[in-house]
Amino acid sequence: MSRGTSAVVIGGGISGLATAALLARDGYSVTLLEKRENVGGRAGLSENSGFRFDTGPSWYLMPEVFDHFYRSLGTTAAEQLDLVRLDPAYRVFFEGRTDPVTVAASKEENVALFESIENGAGAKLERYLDSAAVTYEIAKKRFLYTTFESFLPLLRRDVLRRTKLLVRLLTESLDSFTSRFFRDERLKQILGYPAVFLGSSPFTTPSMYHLMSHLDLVDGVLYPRGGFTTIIDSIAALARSEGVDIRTNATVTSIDTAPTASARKPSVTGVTWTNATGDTQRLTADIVVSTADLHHSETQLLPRALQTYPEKYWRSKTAGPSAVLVSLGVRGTLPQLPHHSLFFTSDWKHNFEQIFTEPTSVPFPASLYVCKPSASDSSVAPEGTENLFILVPVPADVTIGGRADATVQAIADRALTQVAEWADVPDLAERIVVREVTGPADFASDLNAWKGTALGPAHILTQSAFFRAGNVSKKVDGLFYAGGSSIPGIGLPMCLISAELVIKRLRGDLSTEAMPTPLFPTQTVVPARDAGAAS
Ligand SMILES: Cc1cc2nc3c(=O)[nH]c(=O)nc-3n(C[C@H](O)[C@H](O)[C@H](O)COP(=O)(O)OP(=O)(O)OC[C@H]3O[C@@H](n4cnc5c(N)ncnc54)[C@H](O)[C@@H]3O)c2cc1C
Repeated sequence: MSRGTSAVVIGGGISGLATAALLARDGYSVTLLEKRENVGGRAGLSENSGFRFDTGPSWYLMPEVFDHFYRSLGTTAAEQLDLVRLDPAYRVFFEGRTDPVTVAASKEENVALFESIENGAGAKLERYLDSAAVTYEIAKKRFLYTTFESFLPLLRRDVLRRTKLLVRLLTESLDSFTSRFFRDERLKQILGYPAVFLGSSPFTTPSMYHLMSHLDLVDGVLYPRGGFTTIIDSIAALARSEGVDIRTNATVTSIDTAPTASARKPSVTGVTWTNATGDTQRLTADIVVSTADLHHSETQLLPRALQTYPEKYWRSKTAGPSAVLVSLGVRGTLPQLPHHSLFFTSDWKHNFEQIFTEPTSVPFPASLYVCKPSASDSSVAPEGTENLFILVPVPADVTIGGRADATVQAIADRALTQVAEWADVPDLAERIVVREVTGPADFASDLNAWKGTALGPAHILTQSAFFRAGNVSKKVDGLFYAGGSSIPGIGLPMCLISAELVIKRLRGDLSTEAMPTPLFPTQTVVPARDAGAAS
């Protein structure tokens, strides 16, 4: 279906940049508007005293999804990024124990590791990972690259043959599933933790997501040298080379529409936005794709009558966790910590309940995550220092505060003490030379994040696959969505897929598989029209 040729993309995170690049390649004339000074969104960068802090993603998973995206634009991940494989993949510190578990980069070593912890667990891990591999392949082939505009293409032999299994994987929790394989709590925690990548808890996320263990325990964990903003920079450069006009300090204040004589829905006409000096501008376009958090796009940028997902919809939805992020420059070396470390508490279940179940509270001690990219990349910290990033998951609740609030600084202090004690770095606090902290209220004010969530709507069953918000407005013709809050969901690879799903939706492509690469244009370019200052 052809919808004209000019497009405005709202938001310059990975989804906005990727969508803009693909639309431009498809022949649209694209303008991207990003409210912040720099693009990247949640995949942000902070530079301070010679340290380069990635303020968001740090796990490069599903490498073939990145590569497919780059191939759509006529290049490859290998051409665009300097990827290194992390070995070990990560280390796990357990509360009350002095023997952390180090997860290796290969399946064979991880099978041996599990066997060394629990008799018989090696063979069980092999079975678990076989199941994870099959489920991952089905997900990629049938559930991730579809807009769910039609369910017919899903009725394929490989899906139908596994209907019973898929129903069980959707209705049983990840924690219950792993408990059927393993007794040792540490092993169950290692296999349950990937739920957090999906903004969820192993106790509520469907066991379908055990496929995630294929990613970290079999495929291994990669890191783009130079940091995660090299991904953002490469996609922004590709978007520009496809002709995208990227404008920063450009805050969209409304998605504009006009009634159409023939259609029952109004059509999008463009957006109203303000620039750095606060001047109001209008930009007309045939289509608008918003990649800002869906809650913001719908409830703040559209009038109530044109909202597909009004406040009422959000009242019954579960937000993924927010986070207190602590970026640290640390004098000297930290051999106790590899590139990735996880810290798991003994009251694992209660920790998740505190984050997700009302009345929520901030867990302490917390199951938290520490990244030390300077383990693999000398460009992120001055010589003789380490770059450390602590992520403490907390409830999606802006009243916890932001960087300027004592509560958030106290959460950061407690996390530091916990890491120092558990990893046996007693002088950690005294060695800190740079410290930056972010809290839930910052996610809300910096990014317009719903409830200050760091990730988006949690991947519980009722917010996954076809239950997740779709990528097209039901009330406004020509308005589309991409990004972590719509299909397929949270995480950089998912966001890249969401960009492709916009192209599929525009083309009426109902297929469930990734599109052939490179992407061939279907449109003829007509420039977007700047309507100048609004009256
Ligand atoms: C701390 C943290 C750790 C993470 N770890 C990982 C990881 O290890 N691996 C992984 O794959 N993923 C990870 N993620 C998730 C991943 O970063 C996100 O899923 C992804 O970056 C979301 O991209 P997006 O483009 O959908 O949204 P965003 O990055 O939020 O981009 C939306 C953009 O829209 C802009 N915007 C909002 N409102 C407006 C407006 N009115 N006008 C103009 N612009 C607007 C915002 O400023 C923002 O730049 C992590 C996220 C966080 C926060």
